Amino acid sequence: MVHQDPDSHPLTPPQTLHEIFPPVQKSHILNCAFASWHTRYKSITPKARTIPLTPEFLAYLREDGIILPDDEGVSPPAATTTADSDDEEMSAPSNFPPGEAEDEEDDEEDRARNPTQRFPQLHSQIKQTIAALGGAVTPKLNWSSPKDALFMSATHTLECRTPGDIYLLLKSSDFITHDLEHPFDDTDPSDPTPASSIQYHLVLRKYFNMNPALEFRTFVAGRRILGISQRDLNHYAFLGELKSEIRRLVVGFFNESLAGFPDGDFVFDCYVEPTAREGGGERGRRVWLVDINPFAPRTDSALFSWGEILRLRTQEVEEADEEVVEVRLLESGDPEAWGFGTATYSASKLPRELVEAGVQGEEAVWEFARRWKGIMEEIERGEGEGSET
Ligand SMILES: Nc1ncnc2c1ncn2[C@@H]1O[C@H](COP(=O)(O)OP(=O)(O)OP(=O)(O)O)[C@@H](O)[C@H]1O
Ligand SMILES: [Mg+2]
Repeated sequence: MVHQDPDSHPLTPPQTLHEIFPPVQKSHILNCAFASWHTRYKSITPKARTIPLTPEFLAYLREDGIILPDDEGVSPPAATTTADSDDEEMSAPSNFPPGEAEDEEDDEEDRARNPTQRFPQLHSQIKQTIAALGGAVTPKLNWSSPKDALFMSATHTLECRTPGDIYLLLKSSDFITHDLEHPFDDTDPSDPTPASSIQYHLVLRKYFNMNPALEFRTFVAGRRILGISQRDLNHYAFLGELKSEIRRLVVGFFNESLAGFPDGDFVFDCYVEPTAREGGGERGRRVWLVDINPFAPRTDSALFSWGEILRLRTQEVEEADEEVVEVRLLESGDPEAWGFGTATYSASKLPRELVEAGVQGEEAVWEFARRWKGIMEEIERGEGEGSET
């Protein structure tokens, strides 16, 4: 159970989250990059490969406009399409109408800018890796997946079957841009490590159907679990009964596999398999590591607020007693179920205010919720500033 700190009454002068947060080290951000922890935790992570990215590929990701490969394009491919198919693709330079000289020049230029010409080796490595992972993958860069670019996907999932599927998602995502342009935002300024020293990787994970109800985010500080939260912001009635099993599984998983992470403070995401199976060990259901995130305001605090997490962090505990670890689930009728975290990730753009309201206390969150609801209603009535943000 979380106890409100009386000092955090909303009437005390508000502090921003950054003022009360322990300074985030650049080494911590680097330790949370997928390729840096994956080598250590391969056996507990669902099958994945990391591909070091070249300057040409990074330039392609950074530039405006989306030129997709002219070999396979984007899924869903026709059933008969093969790697060598000549099918006309979404962004392949068009040969129609047949050429005036100027068009031909443009075509040449387009071809030279095409992924198949600009980074042919990497492009075919990506193709081979998709095949090696069974033909369907989900991509991310060092820290982020392009969850905000789902609207670009024909299947409305992050499932990719061709390099073109991957490029389209990565190039459409603000989260990916954040990985590229702002990896060290809000880190300790006295550490001179330049962002230019970062080695970027494309992470390809073998795609499988995850039940979002069984994804959990766990907050760790001083090598102690502070809390476990459901990650998907929907109410799942069946989770209530599983609460103590989830606690036991996740705490056991942490103690056995993750307690030696280089930093004492971090946030990990895991997936609890829906059914017990052989190889799940004595605990029955297997737990998988999905991601490790910085213990920093940039990481979504799920059903906790960062204010609560920071208060739990400073609370003395007699002994590491797993029974005191809260597993927080979304109850039916909770305000989160109104859809803050779903839809188009508008939450990722607005909510510094919401997060900071969380630091100020529960009343401030409710006040924010009331205001936010009003803004949304105005937008729906067409009175708002527009839906751009
Ligand atoms: N192998 C996989 N197959 C299918 N879906 C997956 C797989 N791995 C992850 N996912 C889904 O993709 C989602 C995002 O993955 P991940 O947590 O790595 O992204 P992220 O950008 O780091 O998210 P956040 O910003 O919340 O930390 C997961 O919540 C899960 O639903
Ligand atoms: Mg993450």
